[in-house]
Amino acid sequence: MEVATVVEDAVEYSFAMEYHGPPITRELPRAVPINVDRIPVASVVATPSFSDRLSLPVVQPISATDILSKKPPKDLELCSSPAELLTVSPTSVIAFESRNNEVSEDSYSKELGLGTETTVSPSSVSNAFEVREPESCHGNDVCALSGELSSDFECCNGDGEVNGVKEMRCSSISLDHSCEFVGGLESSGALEASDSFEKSREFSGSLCKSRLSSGFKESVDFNESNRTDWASNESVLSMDYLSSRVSSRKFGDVNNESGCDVRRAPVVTFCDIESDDGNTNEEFSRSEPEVVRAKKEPAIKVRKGACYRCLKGNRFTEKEVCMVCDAKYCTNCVLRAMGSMPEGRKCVTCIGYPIEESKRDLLGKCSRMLKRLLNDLEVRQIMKAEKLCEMNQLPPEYICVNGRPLYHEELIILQSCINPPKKLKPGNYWYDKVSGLWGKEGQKPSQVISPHLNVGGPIKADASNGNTQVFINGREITKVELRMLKLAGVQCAGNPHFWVNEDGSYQEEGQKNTKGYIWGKAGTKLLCAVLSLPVPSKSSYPFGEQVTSTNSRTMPDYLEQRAIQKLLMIGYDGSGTSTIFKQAKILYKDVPFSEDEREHIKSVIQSHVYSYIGILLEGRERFEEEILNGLRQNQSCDGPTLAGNVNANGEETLYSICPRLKAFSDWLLKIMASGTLEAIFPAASREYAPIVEELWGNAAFQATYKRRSELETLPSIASYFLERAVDILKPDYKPSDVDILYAERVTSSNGLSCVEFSFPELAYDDDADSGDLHDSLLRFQLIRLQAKGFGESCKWLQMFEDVRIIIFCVSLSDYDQFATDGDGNSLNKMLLSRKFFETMVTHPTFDQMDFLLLLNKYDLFEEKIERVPLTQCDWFDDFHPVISRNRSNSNSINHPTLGQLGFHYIAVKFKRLFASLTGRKLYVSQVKGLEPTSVDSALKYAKDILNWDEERPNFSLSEHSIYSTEASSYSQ
Ligand SMILES: Nc1nc2c(ncn2[C@@H]2O[C@H](COP(=O)(O)OP(=O)(O)OP(=O)(O)O)[C@@H](O)[C@H]2O)c(=O)[nH]1
Ligand SMILES: [Ca+2]
Repeated sequence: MEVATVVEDAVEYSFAMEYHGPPITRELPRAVPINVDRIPVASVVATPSFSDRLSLPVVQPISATDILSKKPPKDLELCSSPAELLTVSPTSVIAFESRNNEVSEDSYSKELGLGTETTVSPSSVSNAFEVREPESCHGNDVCALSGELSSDFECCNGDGEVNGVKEMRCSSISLDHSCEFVGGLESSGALEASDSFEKSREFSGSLCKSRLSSGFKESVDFNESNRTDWASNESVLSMDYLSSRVSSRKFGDVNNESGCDVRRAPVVTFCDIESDDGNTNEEFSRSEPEVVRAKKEPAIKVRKGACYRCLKGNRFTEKEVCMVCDAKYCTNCVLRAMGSMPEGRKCVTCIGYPIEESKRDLLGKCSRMLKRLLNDLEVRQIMKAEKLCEMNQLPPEYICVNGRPLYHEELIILQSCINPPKKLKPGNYWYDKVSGLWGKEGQKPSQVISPHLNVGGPIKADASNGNTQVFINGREITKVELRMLKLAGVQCAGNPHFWVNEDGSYQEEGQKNTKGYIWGKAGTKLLCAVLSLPVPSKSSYPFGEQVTSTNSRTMPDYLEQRAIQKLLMIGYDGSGTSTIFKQAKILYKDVPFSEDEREHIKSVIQSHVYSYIGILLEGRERFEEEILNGLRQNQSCDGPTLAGNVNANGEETLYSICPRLKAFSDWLLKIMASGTLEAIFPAASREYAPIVEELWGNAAFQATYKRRSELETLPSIASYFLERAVDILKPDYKPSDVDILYAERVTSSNGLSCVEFSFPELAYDDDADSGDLHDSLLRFQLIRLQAKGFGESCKWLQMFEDVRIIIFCVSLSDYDQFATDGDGNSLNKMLLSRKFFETMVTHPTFDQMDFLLLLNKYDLFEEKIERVPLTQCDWFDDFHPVISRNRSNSNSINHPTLGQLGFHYIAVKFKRLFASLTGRKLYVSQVKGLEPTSVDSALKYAKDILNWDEERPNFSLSEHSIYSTEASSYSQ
């Protein structure tokens, strides 16, 4: 039957759209039949004379005659008392059941039988339901209910029967509140949805389109937020356009599976917004409906290119776009049309609506127009709000994992894990929880995400639509994966079933032994890159740390539940990033370094000590040479007799050593020159420990050590270890935290390291306000990336687009230091740092991101600036401090030290540079990397910047200005 015939005498009806969202896995509300005769009926009110602009929903009251004329079904029971009419049982639900797909009008009317304990007032029903003609109704049983304001039972046909009601849009059904009607309906009737969700699932906006189909019950938690739909007539209307197309094919499928539970089956596929891969699903074509989620239309239609408000302009006029309805506004109108933008760039009427998915990538990316119109703080506040406000978050049910739409908690787990799926978009995905492999349904894996996340359903064998008869963790793999396995040397004969762990170790199913590591071979990663297959991310922890939902549940606020906050720390080589990183581990981790790490670090430290000794021995040779040269000259002046043979009279210089030590020295220097030091030590440590002891006690060595400041290649930290060289080189040496902190090159081999932490609660602080508690719940991930990592390409940086703040380290003491750049030129290290800073600050990935500049090694700087003028560095040539005469006066505010002045001067230099590049404000702090408290406060400052950024949206725009002065410890 055509739907059009269903609603024959409808006066002012409209049709709901079919539901095309992901399958609903919960009970759907049962519609409780209505005792028509007992329905209190409001009198018809004259159409209120609201102007068109006033967006208030108008309800057509049900008149008794209307109802009666629609011949209520005979099996509707009657209610006996008016009181009952206002009572709504908590179990009252709306049920639509059909025993088979051939739903007759009769069967529906029967099933709409009255529940005994439930009564529903007509007005609530009329508000809640309106059957609209689905734009694309296929099949006679497809009709839709939408919770629109409408007149009475237009879903009833002439016989008063509801026809083939299969689709219901819950979004705008406000059930647990009596609806406030404009038409003067006195009704307070409400239809309550039972809260039978295991997890209360709140639907909002268009998200809660639930699909009702055969044998399929759902109950929906209707909450307050749904009522926003009522607030605006415009919105309600526009919601209607959130339509979708469903191919008849799918309906055929569903209908043919009569009586089968389709809860867990993927009902929809999502249009691939990115539609990146051209090879999409060629072989893979499940008979699934294609869904196109239509968008909220702009309130008005305008000439192409014109501004939606003033109607002026052409397509060349610069315009800002509404993230929801795509309305475009010119410079003059945008602020009026969008107001204070509490949810980012949306027309005022679109606030509270989900964004158009295709615009998700634009979230938080500010346009030039806004940058011109608003000040920096306002822009950042709006962009933050746009990115973080709840309404703009990805709706969990748009993400289907292994055939099941996600719950809110699951999406959070997914997004906040160590290796979340990149650029997650609505769609159907498969996820292999054991290995962490992740891909689009029907396609090869695209990523390795954190394993063991409790999201989605169990993986299906055909998840990636493989046809190789080779299985990994229960999934039949794709051809390209099989090719990779074969090239990686994995035996694939005999259609094996592999069990692959997150570390890439694999076993054949049923066997105990690990057969090898898939990613272990040198060429495999390259191979994967060539085949565009994912490899485990370097940042992944060996044991994929899982963010459990229990964890996130302790944090009430949505924003806190979100992701862990990522702090990316970068800096030019030698700036101290690894020191600060280690300091953070020591500060915030109960076990900063594992036994294995310590064992590894021990050998690194030991080989360092040998290299320091080597540098000293080299120095000793130099000093000895110098003295001998001096002697030679003296002697040549005295007379020719002794020339050429300095030791002829057996004279020894202060720097001479005995032949045995000399032999060791020669050998060590040779090893160092060949660059194999690390390979030989510390294995040789035991053997050479005694000779080192002897060396340390040697007068010539000690004399050299006294002159160590003359040895450029000896790092200043060397003395810390050399003083204890004898102990350190013993086999049973165990590096302490401080040893590790001071040791160079112990953090990571690949240039990337990360640590997850939160700031510990202050136990002693009794009256700690909730702010402190709040802070201790925030989780951070400090990621340190070595400057070398940028060498080859900045492509890496795209991995970090979700970091919240960039911590850029500069060593203050670099101003008189030189290093060779890529072209072999010797350049001032401060200038090299500046160049790197400029590159990072202007990198597109970090656009709009906060930068915190840590001016490190303040201790060295304070000392150095007294000896070496800051003007040694060209960039600082206008540093002319006015120094207080009374330098001994320790009142640092009135009489700043040269160090303080220098620091402040450099901070301002960087701030100006930053402002000239970005137009924004740079945060700066000084730090002493070797001092725990100093690093602690620097990192807390980073946290404060983030907190402060998050809180800003709570203040109106005008209030921001007061913060701007507090924003930085050192404003210009
Ligand atoms: N005196 C002093 N030395 C520091 C400070 N911070 C770091 N250092 C030393 O500076 C040297 C370089 O620091 P690293 O932490 O290795 O810095 P990095 O070069 O950015 O990091 P990697 O190259 O990855 O090791 C090390 O010897 C540190 O001990 C500081 O605040 N004061
Ligand atoms: Ca270093």
